[in-house]
Amino acid sequence: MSKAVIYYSLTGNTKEAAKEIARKLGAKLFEIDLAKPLPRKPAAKMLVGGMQSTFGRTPKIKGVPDNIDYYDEIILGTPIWAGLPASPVNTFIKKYGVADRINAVFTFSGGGDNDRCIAQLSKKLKNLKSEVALADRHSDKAKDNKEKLEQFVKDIK
Ligand SMILES: Cc1cc2nc3c(=O)[nH]c(=O)nc-3n(C[C@H](O)[C@H](O)[C@H](O)COP(=O)(O)O)c2cc1C
Repeated sequence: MSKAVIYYSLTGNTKEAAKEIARKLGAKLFEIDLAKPLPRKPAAKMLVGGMQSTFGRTPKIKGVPDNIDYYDEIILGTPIWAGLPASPVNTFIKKYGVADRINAVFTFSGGGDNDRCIAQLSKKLKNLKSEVALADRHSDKAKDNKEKLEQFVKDIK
């Protein structure tokens, strides 16, 4: 079985966890990104990113490895945008034929609820077996991240 941890991260939370998960699993690590970055101004960034997620947009992305078909177990990481997966992750799921090979998901929120995001992903990913909801480093809830992440890694090992 070849495992890959694939993630999108705008401000580094998902990236940090992805690195740790990949290291603990001995999995390959890949970062996907928007081909066209979000606007720089914070308000515009929130608005554009939030709208893209709300409407299930699939903006062009880069960073997906050419040999993506080689990986039969994909662990996917996403920030929560407007209660849902970040838009680059929509693109990855819809356009790269990977949906049935994603068996674990980790999400990061600013402290809000991850349930709606996980519920939406569960509908799209029929082999999803493990998921964990983590909180931004600036949130009070971040204190539980370490323990949750360790349990998540144990579940998928
Ligand atoms: C466009 C946008 C929308 C967001 N929407 C939410 C939200 O609905 N609920 C929430 O708790 N946090 C929300 N956040 C905060 C991020 O989910 C949170 O900061 C997360 O840790 C970011 O992960 P990252 O550092 O890997 O990018 C939003 C952030 C952005 C940029």
